[in-house]
Amino acid sequence: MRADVRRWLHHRTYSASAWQPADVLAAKRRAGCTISVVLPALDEERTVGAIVAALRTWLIEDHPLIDELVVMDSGSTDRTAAVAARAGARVVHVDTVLPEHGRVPGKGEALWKSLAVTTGDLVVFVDADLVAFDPRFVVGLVGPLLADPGVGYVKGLYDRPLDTPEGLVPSGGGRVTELLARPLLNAWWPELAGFVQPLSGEYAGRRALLESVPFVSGYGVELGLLVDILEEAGVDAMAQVDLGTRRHGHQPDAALGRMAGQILQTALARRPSAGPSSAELLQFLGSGDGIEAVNWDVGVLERPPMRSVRAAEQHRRGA
Ligand SMILES: O=c1ccn([C@@H]2O[C@H](COP(=O)(O)OP(=O)(O)O[C@H]3O[C@H](CO)[C@@H](O)[C@H](O)[C@H]3O)[C@@H](O)[C@H]2O)c(=O)[nH]1
Ligand SMILES: O=C(O)[C@H](O)COP(=O)(O)O
Repeated sequence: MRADVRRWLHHRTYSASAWQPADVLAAKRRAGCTISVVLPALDEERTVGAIVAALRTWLIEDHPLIDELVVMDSGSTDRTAAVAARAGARVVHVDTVLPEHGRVPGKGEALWKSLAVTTGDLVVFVDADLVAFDPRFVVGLVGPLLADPGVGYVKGLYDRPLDTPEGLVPSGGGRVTELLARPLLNAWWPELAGFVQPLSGEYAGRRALLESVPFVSGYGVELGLLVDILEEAGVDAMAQVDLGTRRHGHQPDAALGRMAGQILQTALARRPSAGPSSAELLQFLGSGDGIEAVNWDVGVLERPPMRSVRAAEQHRRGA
């Protein structure tokens, strides 16, 4: 292992069990900061309600750590918005935010737009498809940010069981992570090799830092943030926290292939010396009649740092 990665692992890997909500709440009050929690959600009616309810009960009512709890509805056609609102979240539909910037599909777009509709000094992102969700995830994610002003960005790490037709297997989840993201990061950004779960959807950052980097519209957003925050703030401003175990809804292999395509596009865009690349992905999918070849566009759009959007808006208003 590289000496710098070993040092980083030792210095910047935390455990959520080190923080109790009361201690984190006291640290938050001392720091005088506010916390926004954002759940991006596309058709998550089965899981989003329990996550919102757990956060609301434990971290708004019992320990008032969270100042705003927002579900970014990414265009759901199921009852996600109604379920989330009933459980106590503010629900914002992506199409209502920065409409002059157009409608772009994808998870990263929901996260980018969430910066425009929230105000917390710390922003925590949590996927809305988590099963048996533990609200201590949020306590663990903000812990390092409140404890150390040198930390600007914290990713969750965890064991990843895999739900199979035969039952739950204790490990084996995170297939895109193991087959694409980790080899890519090790090859091109080895300083980031210490991140156990580089694609985790549970992470937190200081608003000022999150607003200073671009957001990739789709599933490349996590890899993009890692690489861009490394560039912007350095690896010592980045940390990870052990959250225990995380279960989520698994996507089929073909969908993971398209996710991998978006992540690859994101990585290639950050390595211009790699030369131009095609954003088309041809998949061979089983159908009733045999195998069907389907072509997908896995190109992604880079959304500019939110602070430049704010500056342009202020300029326009002033002009
Ligand atoms: O267009 C979309 C697609 C997804 N989501 C939401 O984003 C979250 C994560 O999406 P999911 O499809 O469950 O991703 P995973 O298969 O879990 O992928 C992993 O890897 C991705 C790529 O890095 C990350 O974005 C995920 O957070 C991480 O859990 C969920 O709440 C989705 O509802 C949206 O809001 N809009
Ligand atoms: O994070 C990943 O690598 C992908 O979301 C796939 O996860 P899964 O193998 O647990 O479905």
